[in-house]
Amino acid sequence: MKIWEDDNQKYIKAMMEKNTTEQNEKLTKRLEEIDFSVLEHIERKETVNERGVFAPLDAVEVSEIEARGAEFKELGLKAIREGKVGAVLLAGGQGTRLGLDRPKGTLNIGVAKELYLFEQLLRNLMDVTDEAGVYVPLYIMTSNINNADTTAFFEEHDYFGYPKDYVKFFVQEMVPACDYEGRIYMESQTEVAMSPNGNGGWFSSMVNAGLLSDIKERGIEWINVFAVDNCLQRIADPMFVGATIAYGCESGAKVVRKAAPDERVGVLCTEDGKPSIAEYYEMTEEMSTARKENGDLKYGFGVILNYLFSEKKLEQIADARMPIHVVEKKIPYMDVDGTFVKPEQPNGYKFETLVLDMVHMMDDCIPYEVVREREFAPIKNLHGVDSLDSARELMKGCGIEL
Ligand SMILES: CC(=O)N[C@H]1[C@@H](OP(=O)(O)OP(=O)(O)OC[C@H]2O[C@@H](n3ccc(=O)[nH]c3=O)[C@H](O)[C@@H]2O)O[C@H](CO)[C@@H](O)[C@@H]1O
Repeated sequence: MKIWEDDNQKYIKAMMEKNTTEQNEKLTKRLEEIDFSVLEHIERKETVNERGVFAPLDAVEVSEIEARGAEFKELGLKAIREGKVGAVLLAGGQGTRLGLDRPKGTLNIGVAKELYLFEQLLRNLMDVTDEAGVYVPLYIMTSNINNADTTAFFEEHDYFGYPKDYVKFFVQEMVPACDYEGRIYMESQTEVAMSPNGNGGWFSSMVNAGLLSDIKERGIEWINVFAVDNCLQRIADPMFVGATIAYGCESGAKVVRKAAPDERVGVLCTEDGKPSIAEYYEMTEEMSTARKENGDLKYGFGVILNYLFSEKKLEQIADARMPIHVVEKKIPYMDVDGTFVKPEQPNGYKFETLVLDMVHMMDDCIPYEVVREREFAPIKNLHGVDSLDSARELMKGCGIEL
């Protein structure tokens, strides 16, 4: 059955009744292009896949990293100088929680002078490229919502001094959003309400954008994926790359020691013997408070969304289906009477794949501990925990002039 023949689909039906023949031709064409299979996941809301048996996984701690620092750094710099390392910036989300109607990376984090989040990230990358003496290819994932603004921003600021040839943008895929009864929302009379498909689709979106040949031509063997919101993010960090190579692992995840048992971060552990990330809402009280003999938390290391993946492995898993997470969100839509609604509260579901699920597809993953105060200043809100305020404090603590 075509989606518009389904009596349950009241928003689509209402538009079709009001539309002119031309409008309906446009709408039907659009509906035929969209994959609505995500709707099947609604009943299993956020319990997409049965989880296996979790067990703690010890991190490679800062003390060990420091002891082997010179070795790791040399290995990492060698890989970077040989052009084997690329980086992917996940920037498909909007800055809505910050009250920004623009890409999050365009946020001015400066105080006395202008300093944009994108700019700071590029500076962090240039710390490495200056030392290595070569540039690292940077791929930036945007979405339909912010691609034009993001690319224009980079042009306007002359790529913040990074060579343009080393920066490539690609757009992530979109999926339809619906209400709690699985009725697809409409954005206008002829457009379905679509939203970015989560940060887990980054590699397949790169492949779809034709960038695999670029990766191969450049000889990239390691890809460092990171989030836009952490202004202290170290990118293509030679020590991290070197450690992953030295341990003979096919992936690595930067982790920080959890600030408290109930800190809302995913923890790196094993699941049925393979590396995995248990999200904070999946952990039982017993799991999150369990302690080792020395008093440390058993599940004590949280991920900061900075991963290193072997490119070869990514290609092997490229066609594997990733779990779909069903997430409650506020979805603006056109109601059946034609009024446009901007909800204050969540009013339906979006469907997302998550980068952290990729970790479970790896045979191994090195949990690489970093010092929170030096590498983790995520900006999720304007004030309070993980905010612009707290990030500014942390940046000052690192000697960054604002
Ligand atoms: C799913 C995931 O990895 N969650 C991590 C994320 O949570 P968090 O809740 O911050 O995850 P977000 O949904 O904000 O996404 C993180 C990053 O992915 C990008 N993005 C998101 C959705 C999308 O469709 N496209 C896209 O590019 C965002 O622009 C951002 O750079 O960071 C925390 C640390 O700060 C980690 O502890 C969480 O494990």
